This record gives sequence, structure tokens and C-alpha cells, in this order.
Amino acid sequence: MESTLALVKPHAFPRADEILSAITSAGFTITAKDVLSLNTTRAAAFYAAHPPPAGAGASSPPVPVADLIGALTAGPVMALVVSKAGGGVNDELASLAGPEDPATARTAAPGSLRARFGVDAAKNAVHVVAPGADAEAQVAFFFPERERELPSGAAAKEYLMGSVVPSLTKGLTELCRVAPADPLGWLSTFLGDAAREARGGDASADAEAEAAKGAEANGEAKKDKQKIVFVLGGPGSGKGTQCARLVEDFHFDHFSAGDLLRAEVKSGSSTGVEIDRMIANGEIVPGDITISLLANAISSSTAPGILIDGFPRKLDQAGAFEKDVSDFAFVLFFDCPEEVMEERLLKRGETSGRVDDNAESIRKRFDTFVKTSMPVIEYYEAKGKVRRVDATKTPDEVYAVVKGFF
Ligand SMILES: Nc1ncnc2c1ncn2[C@@H]1O[C@H](COP(=O)(O)OP(=O)(O)OP(=O)(O)O)[C@@H](O)[C@H]1O
Ligand SMILES: Nc1ccn([C@@H]2O[C@H](COP(=O)(O)O)[C@@H](O)[C@H]2O)c(=O)n1
Repeated sequence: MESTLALVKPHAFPRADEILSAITSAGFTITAKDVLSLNTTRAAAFYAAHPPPAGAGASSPPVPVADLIGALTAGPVMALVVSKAGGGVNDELASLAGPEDPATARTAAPGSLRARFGVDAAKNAVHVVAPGADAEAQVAFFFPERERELPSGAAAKEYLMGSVVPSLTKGLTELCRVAPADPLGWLSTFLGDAAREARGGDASADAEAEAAKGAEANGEAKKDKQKIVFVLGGPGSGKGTQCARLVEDFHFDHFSAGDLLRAEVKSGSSTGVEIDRMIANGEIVPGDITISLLANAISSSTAPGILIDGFPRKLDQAGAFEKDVSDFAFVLFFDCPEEVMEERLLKRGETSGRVDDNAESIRKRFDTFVKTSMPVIEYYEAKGKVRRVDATKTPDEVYAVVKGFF
């Protein structure tokens, strides 16, 4: 089915029913409809992107664009996506609309829409897409969210079947099994990983070039030889406490994303004020800021392992870190119910001086954790990369399990 755009102009709007009926009687289907009013800026933007045709088929002399804009902004407009099986929908609809100037239409095509409902060359009842113009772009101007049909040609099918469908099917199957809260974010990370894996097998030169590019951009090298572990868990689940023990026993480096962000606030940098506000609200700071702080911190590490605490808090951060900074070994996840974490954080708040260790911020942090950070854990769990620990026990009991993973 091919589609194009039609606009019932304001002066003809009261007769929109008759116009729709003429369109459908001619064998077209209306597949989307919207009533809107356009201001001058938007109408001007439309005509700037899609200039009215000059020359063949256009009225003579051409209608000034200012008049077209005036006609389109005079009242409600009905925007239609008009579809028909087979090709040529544009030309067929243009023919049903008739010549641009209703005066000409009344003699040359008396049954046409412009002959029947038009007033003059600007108030000519309907805008239709001129033959040869970009119908899809004009449809997208008024219906940006509209789902498009996949191209159906053999070459398109072969291309999709070979390059996309196998990974997409695998991703969609896994997506249904995991049912994460943020399905599109989850799927985008899954497909990013699949693309990297597909490149990895026989394209080591590409991978190296990509790594070098990321390293160059970040000013540091990918950490290929060090074991990198993401340490995740709700606020107050005990990530920092357990990391301190691992540092002592295994001489790892420990970088807490939260600590790096708090240091940025303290440094008085221009972004510090906004970061402080986001932390107090339990919001996630944009990934590029956190990743660049982390990349900078780990670039000088020579420890046998690196613990990255409180990161990635969002699926896109995970993908970006893996792409630009480093692979990682696994996620160490501290599983802890909110009541336990709340009690610990309120206690810590008595002395921590943190802007977010108070009841209101804690509630917001929990909310962000459930909605935004749990999908990261679900994502990596589905890939078998999560080591889960019951974090409700005493620090010693928790550590006994934790150290078994190293
Ligand atoms: N297993 C535990 N049992 C009881 N209290 C604990 C335990 N682990 C940590 N704590 C205490 O709970 C508080 C939070 O711990 P910690 O700072 O390690 O958590 P976190 O996950 O790093 O928190 P955040 O994400 O807010 O930085 C601290 O006061 C800590 O002493
Ligand atoms: N990847 C991250 C990590 C932290 N934040 C912000 O910092 C706050 C405190 O983090 P903790 O790990 O120390 O609890 C957190 O609530 C976020 O506001 C972040 O944005 N991104």
C-alpha cells in the first residue's frame, strides 16, 4: 500500500465530510486523520521544506507563498494520510484534486475537488503532494509518529533476512522472556552487543581501530588486561562497604561513580551545581559526564582488578562504557530489600553529610533504582553475567560470599 498526504484547507473544512467521501469513493483509503491548527511559523516551515511546484501543473502566475500560508492558517486543517494498493497514489490523488486554480479546474476537470470546493488559487480546498515530490516526508511532517511500512522488494527482504532478522528475533525472544521495565532500552543494548559480537569474530582490525578511536577520544587506553567488575545494588545495599574489603584483600582499585560525581560538585566546576541538584533528587546524571570521570580515573590504574561501584545505573551507560572504555568481567549485585536499605541510609545520614541521605531523597533514589537501574541487572542477568549476593546479612557474612567470586 502506497501513501501520500492531503490537507483539507480551513475554508473547505466545513465540507470535509464531502471531500473525504469523494476521496474514498475514488478507491483511496484514509489510513490516518488529524485535525489541527497551524500557526504562521509552522505553515512557513512546511512550505519551506516542501515548496509549492513552479512550472508544469502549477497555477500561472505562481501563487505567492504568503497567500498559501494565509490560507492554511485561517482555521482548522484536516490532515489525511491517503493510501492505495499498487503504485501511483500521488499522481492519482493529484488528478482527483484537479488543477491548482479552481477557476481552471471548473472548466478542465469539473468533477475535481478543487472545482467543487475551491475558491481561488490559495484557497483551493486541498493541498496534495505534487507529482515527483517527497510524499513520505510530507506525511512525516504531519504524522511524525506514524509507523511506516517496511519496503517489500526482494532486495530489501534479502538484506533484512541476512543482516538483521536473526539478531532481532533472538533479541525479541529474550526480551519477552526477561520482560524488563524499559524494553526499548534493553533491546537497544542487546542489539549493540550483538553487533559488537558479530564484528568481533573476523574483524579484529576493526575492533582495534574502534578501541583506539575510543581511547583517543577519552585520552586513555582500553583496560584489556585488568579484570573490571561492575558493583551494583540499591542505595545503601552495602556496595562501598564490600568494595573496601576487596581492595584490602585483593589490592584492587575501587572507583565509585557517586564519589566521583560528589568530588566534581566539590571542585566547583560549572556542571557541579546541576550534578548536586540531580544527586539530591536521586536522578541519574547524564552518562557522558559519569563515563568521562570514570574513564579518567581508571586510565592511570595499574591494579590487577578494578571495581566500578554504582555504575552503570542505566542501560545506555552500560553500552557506552563497553563501547568506548572497556569490557567487563561480571556484575556483582547486592540484593537488598528497601526497608533494610532505608534503615541503613537513615542511620548513615546522621553523620555522612550527604545531600541525599534523607527520607525524601532516599524515596526518590529507590524509585530511580527500580525504574532505571534494575533493567541493567535484568539485562546482564539474562546474559549470565550477574553474581547475586544476599546483602541483608552481616558485613562478614556478605563478604564470605563476595570473595568467592574473585
Ligand atoms: N551488611 C550490612 N549490614 C548492616 N549495615 C551495613 C551492611 N553493609 C553496609 N552497612 C551500612 O549501611 C550503610 C550503607 O552502606 P554502603 O555505604 O556500603 O552502601 P552503598 O551501597 O555503597 O550505598 P550508596 O549507594 O548510597 O553509596 C553504611 O552506613 C554501612 O556501614
Ligand atoms: N552512575 C551513577 C552513579 C551515581 N549517580 C548519582 O549519584 C548519586 C549517588 O550515588 P551512590 O552510588 O553514591 O549512591 C545517585 O543517586 C545519582 O544521583 C549517577 O547519576 N550515576
